[in-house]
Amino acid sequence: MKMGTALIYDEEMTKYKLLWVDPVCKIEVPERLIVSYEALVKSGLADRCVSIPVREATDAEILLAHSEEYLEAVKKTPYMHLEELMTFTQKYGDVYFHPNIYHCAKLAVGATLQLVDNVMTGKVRNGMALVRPPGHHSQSSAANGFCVFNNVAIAAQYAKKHYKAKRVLIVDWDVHHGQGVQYCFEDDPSVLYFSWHRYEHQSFWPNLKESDFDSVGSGKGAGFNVNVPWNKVGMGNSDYLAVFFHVLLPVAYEFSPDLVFICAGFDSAIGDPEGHMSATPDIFAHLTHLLMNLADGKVCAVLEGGYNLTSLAQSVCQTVQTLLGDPAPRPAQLGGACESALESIHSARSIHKKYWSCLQHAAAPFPEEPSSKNRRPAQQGGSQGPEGDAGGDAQREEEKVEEKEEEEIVWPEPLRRVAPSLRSALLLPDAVECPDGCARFSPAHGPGPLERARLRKSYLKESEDEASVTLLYNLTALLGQMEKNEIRNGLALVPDVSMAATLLTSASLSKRVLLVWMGEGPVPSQIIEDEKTLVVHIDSMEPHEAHSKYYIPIPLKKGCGDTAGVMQAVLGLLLPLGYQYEPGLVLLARWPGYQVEGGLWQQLTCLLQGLALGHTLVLLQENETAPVGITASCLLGNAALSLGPLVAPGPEDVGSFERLRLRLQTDWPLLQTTAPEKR
Ligand SMILES: CC(O)(O)NCCCCN
Ligand SMILES: [Zn+2]
Repeated sequence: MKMGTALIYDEEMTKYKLLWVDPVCKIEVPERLIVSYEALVKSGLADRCVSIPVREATDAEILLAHSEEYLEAVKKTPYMHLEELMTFTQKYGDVYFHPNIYHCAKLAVGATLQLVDNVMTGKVRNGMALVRPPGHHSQSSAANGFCVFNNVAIAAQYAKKHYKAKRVLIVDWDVHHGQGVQYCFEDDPSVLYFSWHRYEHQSFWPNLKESDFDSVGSGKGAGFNVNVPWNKVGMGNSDYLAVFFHVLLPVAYEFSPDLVFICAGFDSAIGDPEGHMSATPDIFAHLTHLLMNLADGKVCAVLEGGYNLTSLAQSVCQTVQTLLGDPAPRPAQLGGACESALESIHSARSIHKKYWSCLQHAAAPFPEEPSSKNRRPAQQGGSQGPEGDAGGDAQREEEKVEEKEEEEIVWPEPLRRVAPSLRSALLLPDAVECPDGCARFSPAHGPGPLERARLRKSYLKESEDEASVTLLYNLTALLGQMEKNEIRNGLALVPDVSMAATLLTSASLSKRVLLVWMGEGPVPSQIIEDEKTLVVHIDSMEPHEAHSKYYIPIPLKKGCGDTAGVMQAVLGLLLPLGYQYEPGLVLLARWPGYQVEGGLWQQLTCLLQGLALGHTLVLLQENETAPVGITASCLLGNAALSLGPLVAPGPEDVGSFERLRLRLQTDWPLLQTTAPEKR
């Protein structure tokens, strides 16, 4: 499978700036690109990327999303003197022109198209274009919001035209609504546009009614426009992940794009003067990771906004480092989404339930409340932490946010993400061939007599032969090297999956182990009783009361035969549980003989690597060598194969998922999809 990450940047795009006084536009400065690129160079990330040169977009390419009259008008700007530039600028909103901005705008489009060419022809797997001017606000005949040409909209049209892309997903995590993209694909079912954005009941720029959650696209495009408005500032990591797990990812997997664009604006990060959000730069590593198993990994990230030079540079590095395949960082202490975010999630899910079968069970829209619809005065309500909203606090919070404006908002620098020298080690019977790229694991030295005796006493019946003792010892040695971060992940073929899982959960030094158990079982009771292990058991068992907070059976009528059902469970239950639990080790155990379709198994193996710094250990029954190759491919960092468009999950499964969610969400608030009083 293709590897490699493209980086497209040219300092020419730094050579324009605001030439007059304009408080709105003064934040869009050349230094945005300079600090981002310098951070990539300083961190060594730039050198690990495939450097692709920019080019100018042609007129024909620009006309894929803009009118001729607009292009002709912009063509005149290089010859304008200051007054003419200012007059020309007045025709548009919150944007400025400069004699060199047309040239830079063509380079920004050209850079994006270069990225598409390299990804679609397989020269690289994914990549990032560091460009300015940004694009997502510009419209067919209008510049807007610092944007001149709509880089991503043009690129999506280009991919459809030149690469026959059938379904293109655009994820816009910039803190502003990319209305230009929404307008461009309003009635186009082949382009799914997802955007979250600061909205505050239409009191935040660009103050559009059509930025609200009920703009779903029109005609054939109905359902292919997903807006998640933030009606409060201060949204954080839990809010962002909750939107991915409960709105974007289920829809994206059902849509099954063959290309993914990210309108990668980083004004949604902490410290940004526009966003006033609280999410930390490392969250973009997780957001990127969660998109990398769509479209066989073909992800094109294109810079949009981001005006705090510190959080911008850190966020760009987090994104590129993830595209390169480095281990994801430990997610910050996650709670549930705040009440306002839950209202937005609930609104988006309920308005889209009739378009997307993955949302068919979403709670019905709550009755139209006069307050939620009319435009309240701009209330920069402070953030509501996961502890929920308290009227008075919001007011005080807001003062805090305001006064914080004077002092610089600070946050911890993201921790270094160290990729172990050895990525994937496999414990295989000698007869089983070790796939390319992986190392056959053999510990530095074997077990001594005492170790043998202990293992035999604890885990084996006396009769067991020496080979079993050696295998158990090797398993603990592999685990040890993973937990010392000398090895990232591993796969073991074992004679007894239950025994291996029992050994590993007790031998692990991690405070928390996530055990994902696929298939009948039973899961050894010793593991279930052990507080430090969270067991998520996916199988066709009959729905029954969860034994405890740490043993969660997810019943699937047809077991893993129902791909849509399993993905529903993975995205909406398993991943939120895993992220909130924040394990130091992830075990993925497959019951002997349990049938899991290859693509599904790959999705699971890849997605789980976003947890525990990528320390994933897969356990298979030793005579089951068929999945070894596809599992190793994912452990090595290759993208999971695309599942294709998903159909509706079985209704009985959907029912049991919802009952499970309702029962668990008190203990696991990241499972919540609706605001408390609206349940
Ligand atoms: C690219 C962008 O979304 O960051 N532009 C924001 C423009 C804000 C104007 N008030
Ligand atoms: Zn923005």
